Amino acid sequence: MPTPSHLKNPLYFDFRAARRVPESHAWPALHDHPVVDGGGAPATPDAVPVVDLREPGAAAAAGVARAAEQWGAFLLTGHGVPAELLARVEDRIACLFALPAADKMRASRGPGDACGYGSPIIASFFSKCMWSEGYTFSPASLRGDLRKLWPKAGDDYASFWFVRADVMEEFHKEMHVLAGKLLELFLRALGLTDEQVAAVEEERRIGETMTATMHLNWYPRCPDPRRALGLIAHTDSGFFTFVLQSLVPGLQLFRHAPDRWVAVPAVPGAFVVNVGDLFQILTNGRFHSVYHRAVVNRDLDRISLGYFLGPPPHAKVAPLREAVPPGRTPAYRAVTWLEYMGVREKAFATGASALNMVATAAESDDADAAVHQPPLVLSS
Ligand SMILES: C=C1C[C@]23C[C@@]1(O)CC[C@H]2[C@@]12CCC[C@@](C)(C(=O)O1)[C@H]2[C@@H]3C(=O)O
Ligand SMILES: O=C(O)CCC(=O)C(=O)O
Ligand SMILES: [Fe+2]
Repeated sequence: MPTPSHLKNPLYFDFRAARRVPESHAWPALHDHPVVDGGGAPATPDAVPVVDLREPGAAAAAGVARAAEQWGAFLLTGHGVPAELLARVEDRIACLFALPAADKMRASRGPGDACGYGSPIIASFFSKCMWSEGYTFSPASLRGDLRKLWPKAGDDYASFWFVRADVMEEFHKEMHVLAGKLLELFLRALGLTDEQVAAVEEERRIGETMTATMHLNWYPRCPDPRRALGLIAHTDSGFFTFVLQSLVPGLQLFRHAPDRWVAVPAVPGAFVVNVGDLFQILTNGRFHSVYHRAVVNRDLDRISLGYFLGPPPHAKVAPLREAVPPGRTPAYRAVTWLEYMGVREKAFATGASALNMVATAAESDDADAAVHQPPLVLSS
C-alpha cells in the first residue's frame, strides 16, 4: 500500500505511528520533583482550591483571594457555562485534531505568527519537542480565519469545523461574559469596594478592552510517558486563563516547600483558572502567576483548551494604585503584552525570570517571581 502523503511530510511528526519516544522528544530532568495528587479533601495542603461561583459574593471573593495569593490557580465551579455546551466544544476540538495531517499543516503557524496550527510559541525556546499539537486562534476572527485556511469548507470539509464554528462562537460568548465577572471578582478579592471597582474600570478600561485568545492542545497517547512532556513548564503571560481539560488529567501545578508538582484532578464541568504574569504585575505581586505543565498518558489521548485573557497587545499594564501599599513604589514597571513577550524570550535564553526583569529596581529583591518558580533547567 502506498504511504499516505501526510506521513511523508518531513515537518510532521506522526505521533500515531510512533512506537517509542525518539531522542528529539525525550526531556531530561522531568522527575526532579515528586508528583502529588491535588484531588484530596478540601483545605488539605495539596488540594487544589475550589471556588464556586454560586457562593455569596464575599465568600467567593475570599476564596479567590486565598487561591490567587497562595496558588495562583484554582478550580472554578458553578460558573454557569452549560455542561452540554462544553461537551460540544470538546467534541469539536477532537474533530479538529483528527483531521488528516495535510489539512492541519495547511494552517501551520509561521514564524512570528500569533495564530495557527503547530507547537505553541514557547516550544521555539527549547531544542526538545513536546508531545503535543496545538491550534491557536482569535475567537473574534474565527470564521474569517477558517475560510482562509480551508476555503473548501462546506463541500469537502462539510462535516468539519467551519460549519460548526457556531459552537466555538457560542462558547466564546459565554466565556467573554464569565471573564468579565471573574475580573470583577478578582478586583473584589484584592479588597476593592464596589466604588473602587467602578473607578478602576472608568480609568483603565481593563474589562472593556480585555482580549481573548484560544489555544487548543492535543496530547496524543504516548508509548513512554515518563520520557516525554506534553507542554513544558511555564507561566501564562496574560491576565488570567480558563483551562478546560478533558476527563483525562495531565495538568500539574508547581508548589514550593516542599517542591512538588500537584496533579490537578479532572473535575467534570470545572475550569482551572490560572493567574498570568500580567495579572501579577497589575496586582503588584499580590496575586502570583502559576508555574504549570502538562504531562502525557500511555493509553489515552488528552485534549485541553486554554481561553487566555489579556490586554490589547499595545496597552501598557502597570500595577493598580489600589494594590500598592501607601508610601511604596510599584513593584513592577509598566509593560505592554508584546513588550513582555519579548522580555520573556530573553529570559528563556538566559534562564532568568521575566517578571524579575520588569520589576522596579527598588523592589526587585523581593519581587517574588523566582520564589514561585523552579529554575529553568530543561533546555538541552
Ligand atoms: C494569548 C496567548 C498566550 C500564549 C501565547 C498566545 O498568544 C497564544 C497561545 C498561548 C500559549 C499556549 C501554550 C503555552 C504558552 C506559554 C504558549 O507558548 O502559547 C501560552 C502563551 C502565553 O501564555 O504566553
Ligand atoms: O493542557 C493543559 O492542561 C494546560 C494547557 C496550558 O497550560 C496552556 O495551554 O497554556
Ligand atoms: Fe498554560
